[in-house]
Amino acid sequence: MTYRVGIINVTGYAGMEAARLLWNHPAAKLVAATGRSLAGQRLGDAFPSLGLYAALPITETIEESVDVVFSSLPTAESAKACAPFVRAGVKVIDIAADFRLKAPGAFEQWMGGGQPHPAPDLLAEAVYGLPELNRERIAAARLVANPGCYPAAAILALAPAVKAGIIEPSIVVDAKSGISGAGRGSGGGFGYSEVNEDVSAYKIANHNHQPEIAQELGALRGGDEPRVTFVPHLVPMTRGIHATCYAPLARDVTQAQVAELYREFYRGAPFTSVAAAPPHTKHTLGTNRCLVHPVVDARNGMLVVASVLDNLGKGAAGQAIENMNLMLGLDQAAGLQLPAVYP
Ligand SMILES: NC(=O)C1=CN([C@@H]2O[C@H](COP(=O)(O)OP(=O)(O)OC[C@H]3O[C@@H](n4cnc5c(N)ncnc54)[C@H](OP(=O)(O)O)[C@@H]3O)[C@@H](O)[C@H]2O)C=CC1
Ligand SMILES: CC(=O)N[C@@H](CCC(=O)OP(=O)(O)O)C(=O)O
Repeated sequence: MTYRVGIINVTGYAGMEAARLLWNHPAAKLVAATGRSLAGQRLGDAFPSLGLYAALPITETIEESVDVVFSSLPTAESAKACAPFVRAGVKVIDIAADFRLKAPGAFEQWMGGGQPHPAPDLLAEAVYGLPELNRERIAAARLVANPGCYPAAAILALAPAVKAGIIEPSIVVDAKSGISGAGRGSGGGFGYSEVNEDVSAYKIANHNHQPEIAQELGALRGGDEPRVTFVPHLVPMTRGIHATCYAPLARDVTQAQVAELYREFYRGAPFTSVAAAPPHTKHTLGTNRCLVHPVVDARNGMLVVASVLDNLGKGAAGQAIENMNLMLGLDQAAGLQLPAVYP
């Protein structure tokens, strides 16, 4: 059987990447793709990188019958588009941030610009789409909230340590992103001459991914959220997230014990693995992989974990397809086993 897939907003980077990855999927086929500005054009004409989709039209809305929908609309627009599909029995994966934060008022504060959530009942049932933590719940879900790119890297870096209680609940996440994390639609300040050979922090300790990281790490501690200081940076590369995460050790553990704890936690996870050396973003470029590298800083009683992923892969579209596979009862890794683009 081949499942029929629709992408809402194929004109953004995340939607385009979902289309790219779906091309070789053994059990799912892209049959509909929407895009406000390019409706009426063929996907393969509009984006030469997707030229293999020579016949697929970009439409304003999804009219085809579909089994699964990905939404990669801007945050706060996405929930409105997702809701009718969920209610019609279509499996929905929201790549935007609309269904991630569960605390009362969190959507309004961080995403909705003060506006109430357009589908609060669906917000309550949406499952956070990180299979390393929620595999069974994702498989049973009608609606999955795909993680943000920074949270995917940070949560995967820290989950084994938080779950095992080896660190204090006082965490610093220092993360860097490639420019594609800001999307195609990002306005001024992202031109080549401005971002090339430049590094800057932004939204210091005030980014909507901070509550997302705290929420999901808190779920591993019975709902008791750790303190998370999150500082994102923009670096001059196209794709990739590098997160360096720091927390005080709560007890004496050796490097060998922590390495074994992490290997055990990710045993059987098809896309997250423990790297023996500090990983590079390029090791994950174009893939759905995340590499984590925990180090015990015994001199200072700290755990330091470096993690890398592709913001459009495990940080967005690859993760969305992995979630789709689980929701449809397919092999979790179907269509996603790719070596990285290197160098
Ligand atoms: N980029 C990344 O690394 C990641 C992105 N995400 C999330 O995925 C979603 C898409 O991000 P990304 O692909 O980067 O975004 P892009 O900026 O690349 O694309 C967004 C597109 O959305 C369309 N658009 C803008 N406003 C509206 C609107 N009001 N209604 C309908 N369409 C609109 C525009 O297309 P048009 O001109 O055709 O209207 C625009 O090109 C966002 O919610 C983002 O937060 C999640 C994880 C990682
Ligand atoms: C470099 C850059 O600008 N990155 C984006 C993260 C993109 C992402 O993951 O977006 P959502 O969580 O909103 O879906 C940012 O900091 O907002």
